[in-house]
Amino acid sequence: MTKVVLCGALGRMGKAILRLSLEYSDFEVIAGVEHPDCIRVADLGEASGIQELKGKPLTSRLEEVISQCHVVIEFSGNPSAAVSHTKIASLSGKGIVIGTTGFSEEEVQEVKAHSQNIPILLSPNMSLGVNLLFKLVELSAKALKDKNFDVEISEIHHRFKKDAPSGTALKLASIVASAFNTTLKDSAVFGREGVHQRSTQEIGVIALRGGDVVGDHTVYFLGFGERIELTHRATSRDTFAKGAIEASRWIMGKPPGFYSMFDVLGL
Ligand SMILES: NC(=O)C1=CN([C@@H]2O[C@H](COP(=O)(O)OP(=O)(O)OC[C@H]3O[C@@H](n4cnc5c(N)ncnc54)[C@H](OP(=O)(O)O)[C@@H]3O)[C@@H](O)[C@H]2O)C=CC1
Ligand SMILES: O=C(O)C1=N[C@H](C(=O)O)C[C@H](O)C1
Repeated sequence: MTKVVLCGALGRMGKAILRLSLEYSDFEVIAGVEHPDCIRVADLGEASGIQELKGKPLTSRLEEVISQCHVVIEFSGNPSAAVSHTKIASLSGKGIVIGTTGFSEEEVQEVKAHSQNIPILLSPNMSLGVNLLFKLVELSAKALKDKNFDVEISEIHHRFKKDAPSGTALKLASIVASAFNTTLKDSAVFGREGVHQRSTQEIGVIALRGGDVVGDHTVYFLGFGERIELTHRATSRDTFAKGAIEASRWIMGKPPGFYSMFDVLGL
């Protein structure tokens, strides 16, 4: 049995994980952590509207509930809260699975430092399809390096998403950058306007927002006389929720280290 505390429990991803957790006999959310402004009642079942979760605590303080769990799942969508939840997990010796995106490079390094003490899995996208896309993009970028192909990345998400571009788009761009022996800092161009002629080493990244789009990502390899478009479209948040549940079952009992969904999925 894997017992988890879920941070961001009443958010879109939190609720998807709560609902899906009921289908597992060896996985249990034992408590929820939420932003203090979201807590009207301290009962996870009542607050989420899921009867089966009645009697389980909902708190704004991870410290109050962490001792009873094996693993923390982090979907608060708030990078500084995610860093502080990682510190608390590290002090308690619990593994943590982080799905939150929007971290600065310094925040990623801060999270990573705790992987000396505990197992940490950080992934901007927990779907099988996107993780396969990461591999396909790496293969394509390596094959097309120095072959006069331009790379552009587009993503579309629902109107409520706070960070842009998505963590997944940034990861796709960094995969292309490292295949091209460059860095995101030196090559990424986020949106364009005015007079701007593309340079050959640019990796363009553009974010669209609207409606209820769960998450679409396309990587374009644009050549002369041909182009390749690699697209993933998520049509349900359950895809990510299932990945997060599988990741937390996988990480339980693993030695300290910094892991990704490639480790979980065997990719
Ligand atoms: N890795 C993956 O596969 C995926 C990652 N994501 C990422 O997950 C994150 C969450 O997405 P989503 O569920 O749509 O976002 P939501 O805004 O719907 O959910 C986040 C929840 O966490 C709460 N929260 C904010 N601060 C804290 C805190 N300090 N402690 C506990 N809870 C807090 C929010 O409260 P309040 O509203 O009051 O701020 C909200 O209820 C985003 O960063 C998103 O990009 C999303 C899908 C898949
Ligand atoms: O905020 C979302 O919804 C999503 N965020 C993740 C990201 O930023 O990459 C993953 C997914 O596309 C949904």
